[in-house]
Amino acid sequence: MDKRIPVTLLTGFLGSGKTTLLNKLLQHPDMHDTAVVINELGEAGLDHILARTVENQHIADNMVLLESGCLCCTLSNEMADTLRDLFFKRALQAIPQFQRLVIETTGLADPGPIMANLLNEPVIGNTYRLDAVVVTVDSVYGLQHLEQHAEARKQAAVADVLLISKVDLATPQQLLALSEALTALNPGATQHRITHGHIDPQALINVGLFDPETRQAKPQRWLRAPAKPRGMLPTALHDDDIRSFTVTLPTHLRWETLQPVLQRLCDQFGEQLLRLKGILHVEDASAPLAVHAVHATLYQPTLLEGWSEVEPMTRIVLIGRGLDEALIRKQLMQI
Ligand SMILES: Nc1nc2c(ncn2[C@@H]2O[C@H](COP(=O)(O)OP(=O)(O)OP(=O)(O)O)[C@@H](O)[C@H]2O)c(=O)[nH]1
Repeated sequence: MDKRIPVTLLTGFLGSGKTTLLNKLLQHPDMHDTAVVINELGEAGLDHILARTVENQHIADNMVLLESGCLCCTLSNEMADTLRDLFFKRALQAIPQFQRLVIETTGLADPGPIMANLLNEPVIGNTYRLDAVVVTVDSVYGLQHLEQHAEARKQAAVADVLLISKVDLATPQQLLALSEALTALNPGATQHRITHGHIDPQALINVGLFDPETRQAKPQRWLRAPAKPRGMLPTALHDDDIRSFTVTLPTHLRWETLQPVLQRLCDQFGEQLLRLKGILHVEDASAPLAVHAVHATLYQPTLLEGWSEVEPMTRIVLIGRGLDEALIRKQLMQI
């Protein structure tokens, strides 16, 4: 069973409604045992606003503001320190117990390095686990942001949950066009439409690999691979842009053979590889494996004990910019 603290990474382009959402979420009873890390570039500390509007001492005490830099670049050490610090204070009962953590990034953040930091840092990787990447997209300006800003595309591409925000301001045509563009960019993500940050927290939390209720792995949901693998049909907003595809492999493979090939792919396409997820049925493991990579880092696989599939299928989902799909398929199929 995974006892690590689940982390929700909340990101989304500038002004797309992250703070509005967080504010509403934290007022919900299901979120009262949450710690929050907010990264802001501006001068006006949001913690004041949040501490004022969230009438909950627990959250006010468990809120950390990281200013003057961005988590994905200059503040990565600070984030690691903050997360360690929160964990140790929690263990020493110096702060109220929290059962989950939400990290709100700046609007221009690249989620890749933040995810890598969460998954790879000593101590952090052992104490926290990434539950889901939740991304807000402005229903009026979202399409324009996606077209003009690589950051917006990267954020949407790695999302597990996409929240189309400010629905009250958009026309049905705008909503449809944005929704279609997001589906093309990230077909696996769940989409919701929200107004003034209203959404049931259950749609956003515990959507990762493990279901805390049943304590069972839910790799299907986590992998978000289309039920029918997309085969040779990559999806993209622009031809040279971010795309995702699924590669299905034979089931009689061994992890010791697959691992170096995946690592080579990560090394080769590290810059372009935003996210890799896979479910592997390998002969040299006692249960299926969940694998995860961000850029050049391939993480330790998770053994999905007690989980099986009626028709075992090894599949790997890749999301990235300018990935050579044919070459990747060829390299994987040669195993
Ligand atoms: N009409 C309307 N306005 C909204 C909605 N959600 C957010 N807003 C407004 O949009 C503006 C930006 O929202 P924020 O929540 O601050 O966005 P953000 O993503 O945190 O912004 P940055 O931190 O600058 O990246 C604010 O003025 C909000 O009040 C909505 O559903 N409807």
